[in-house]
Amino acid sequence: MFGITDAHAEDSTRGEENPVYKSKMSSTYTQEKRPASPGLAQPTTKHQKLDQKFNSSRASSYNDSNVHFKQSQEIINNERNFNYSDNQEINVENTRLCKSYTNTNIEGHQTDNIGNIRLKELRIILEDIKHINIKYDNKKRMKKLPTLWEVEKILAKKVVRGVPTYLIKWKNWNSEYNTWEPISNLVNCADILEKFEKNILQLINRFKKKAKFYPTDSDIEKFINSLNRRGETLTSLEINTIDINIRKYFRQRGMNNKLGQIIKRDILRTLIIDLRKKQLQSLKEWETEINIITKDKPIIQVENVVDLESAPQDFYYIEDYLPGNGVIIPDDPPIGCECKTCNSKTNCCFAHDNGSCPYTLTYKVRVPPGTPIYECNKRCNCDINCFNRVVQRGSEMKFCIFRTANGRGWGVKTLKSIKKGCFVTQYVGEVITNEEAEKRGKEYDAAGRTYLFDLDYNEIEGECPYTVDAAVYGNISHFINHSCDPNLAVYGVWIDCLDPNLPKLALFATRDIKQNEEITFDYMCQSSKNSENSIKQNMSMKDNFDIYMNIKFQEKLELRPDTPESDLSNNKTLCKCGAQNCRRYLF
Ligand SMILES: C[S@@+](CC[C@H](N)C(=O)[O-])C[C@H]1O[C@@H](n2cnc3c(N)ncnc32)[C@H](O)[C@@H]1O
Repeated sequence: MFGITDAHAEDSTRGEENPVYKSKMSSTYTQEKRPASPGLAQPTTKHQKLDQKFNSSRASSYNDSNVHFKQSQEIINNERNFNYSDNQEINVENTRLCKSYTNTNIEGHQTDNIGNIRLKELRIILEDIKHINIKYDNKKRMKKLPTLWEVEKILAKKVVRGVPTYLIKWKNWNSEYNTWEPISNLVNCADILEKFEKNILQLINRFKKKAKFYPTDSDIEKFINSLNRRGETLTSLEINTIDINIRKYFRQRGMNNKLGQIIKRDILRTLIIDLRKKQLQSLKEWETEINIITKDKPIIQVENVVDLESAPQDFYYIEDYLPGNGVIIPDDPPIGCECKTCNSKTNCCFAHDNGSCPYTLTYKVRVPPGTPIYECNKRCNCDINCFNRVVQRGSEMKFCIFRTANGRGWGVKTLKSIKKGCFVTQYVGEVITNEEAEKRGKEYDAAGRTYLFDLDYNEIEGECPYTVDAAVYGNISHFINHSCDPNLAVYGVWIDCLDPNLPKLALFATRDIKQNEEITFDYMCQSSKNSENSIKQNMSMKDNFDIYMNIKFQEKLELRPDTPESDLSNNKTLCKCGAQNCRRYLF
């Protein structure tokens, strides 16, 4: 049973009864915990030898005793040399002590007869020298030594900055040397820990029974909601020594209501701390999984300091469209450009049917939202660094999926500032047919949430052949919330698939976005056929066709408990974007 502790935290001025004065270090023995531990003088084997010598020569001659003395002095010198060679003061003190003891017998009479010195006296000499040495301890040197102590008993538990911390009684050390140790310092004492935890659990159960206190999910939720009022957060939750309080409660025969309330709150804290541990683990695993898929393009962090919501269970991260049943997404463009070096003056992909150049040389979008964008494709001669290959180069961003504090579920913030015009991400999901979208739409309506995004660029008589459904399969855009004053805009972008009904949906920054700012787009963004931004495009592989942007994010209505009656009857979802120009409803 070991406890590894950090020697830095120790009091280096102690001289104590010495637990290592055993005949030998047993395997369950710890290395010394404290720098000032007497054991640091490492006397065990030397004392053994000394004891043997003395035991065998109790009644022996002067000469024999003298040999022992020499030996003991050698030990003293060795210790001195090992630890304190530079410390003149200690050396002088050691020598003085040795001299005084060699000239005095136990009755206090002066004597030159060293053979009269008994084992006990020699021990006293060594003890004194050792204690003096401890006093002048070379702290730096000691701190470097890893130290181990044996746990005798766990006395109490509290949680400090999320870390379970235990009050330890160390074997062979007085209670005044008890210390609080984080769980990481306690190794090889699983059985003691387990016993202690079981004991706490029993105490808690006894209390619950006595106080008829059985917390429900809603109690937990209420407690979390009240944390701010108490000056606490989910990340700073700590519990006091709950077991000590419960024992006190029972000693007072449960008459102390105030103490009862404290214990109830601590029980809730304990529950939440436990759930939080599992939640953080689940979020970390999810974060790792996502970043393996994106290969850090973009880098994505996950953070929830608001509630106990874990990683979504039925969501799968994908990077590009996933064709649903009956959907084929062609990726063999019939035409590409033949520019030597593409630029705004060449007859590049974007220039078909007099289309304007969509990007700057620094890969920023320069055309207004609603303008269709044709990037260079796999038929073109240019390489991936071509200025007309932006969406296909992927996102260089660093995002954080975070839990919003005002009931909008998850949201996305950027961990790096973003310049106006930069490509941020694609809206991807399963591409499904119109019929399938109708069917799913009804199911989603019933569930109160949908992630359907109609690809109605080429809508004819209100019919759009395809819809992107990001509910189950999606990327970071699945988590981007709506704002009436958004900082992103959606563009239709064609790359290797030139089907007018199957553009990629690309989100670009409409203004500079600060680090840690939430990224949002307008779920009701529209740019109609008649908009001045619409452009008639003519790709040679197809007849002329009108392209107009009418992206409709089919967010269905979600009924919230805090929605006023009138809004519920209107079947509308209140918008919580907080923008000055908020339209009040999502839809
Ligand atoms: C596409 S999802 C966005 C991610 C979502 N917050 C989540 O947790 O998965 C759309 C849902 O987010 C919530 N939402 C997004 N923007 C909102 C806003 N401005 N006000 C209120 N709720 C919003 C609504 O519940 C909506 O149904």
